[in-house]
Amino acid sequence: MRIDIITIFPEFFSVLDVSLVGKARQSGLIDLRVHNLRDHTHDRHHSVDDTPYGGGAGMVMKPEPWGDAIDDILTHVYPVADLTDAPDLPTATDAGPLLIFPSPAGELFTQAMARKLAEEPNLIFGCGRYEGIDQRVFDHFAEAGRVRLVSLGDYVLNGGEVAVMAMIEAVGRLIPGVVGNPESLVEESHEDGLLEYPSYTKPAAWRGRDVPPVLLSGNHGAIAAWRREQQLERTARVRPDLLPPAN
Ligand SMILES: Nc1ncccc1[N+](=O)[O-]
Repeated sequence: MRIDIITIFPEFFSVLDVSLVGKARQSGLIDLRVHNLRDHTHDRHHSVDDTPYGGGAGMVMKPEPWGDAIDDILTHVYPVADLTDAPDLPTATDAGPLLIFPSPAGELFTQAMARKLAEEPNLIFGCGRYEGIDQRVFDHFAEAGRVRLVSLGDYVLNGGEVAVMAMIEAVGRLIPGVVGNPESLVEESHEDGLLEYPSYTKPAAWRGRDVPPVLLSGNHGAIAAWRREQQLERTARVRPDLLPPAN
């Protein structure tokens, strides 16, 4: 998978050189490129924002730098020249490039969405700052490809970078080969729609607390049943909204 990130803080993503995503980059499983939005400004101050039409506090990110930055990526990731030379060449995906903008006004990011995004050959993330990005950027690129505003949750961050980091981690770990043991992806919170069961490891007793005896029984049927019951109990207690509708 190729991932492009557009941001005014490219140094923010240097942390993606370590851990799982870092290894995936070194092995070529993920081709991640970070682009500085300011490289696509043309004024002396490299300005990327301006006052909002209609008044109001804060600043809005100007459309021109975003348009140039995204065009530059699309030209390289989706070689338009090739398409005009050989129009039957498929684009990277039939539905065209996927642009994701983190936003508190976006659709909620979920494990199901992470699984869908992990199937994309290319993702382009646009990190907004300030009061957001001029709406016409979303409208313009929605015509050529797919634009999705995605939210991590109902709170406000100062910009999209932290959200993009979280999404890249959630999506990246689902790409085949990134996580050593794919089995470990199966029994996790939200994979089956429920929260995961509690986990234990050695020692069997610790500060007067014993591991639940069923886990030491070797009875795999009883262990599976106990784990399922723990999932349902924990989900009902912490996230009743995730419980399947009572039939
Ligand atoms: N919650 C957010 N606040 C600002 C930017 C992005 C956000 N998000 O959740 O993706």
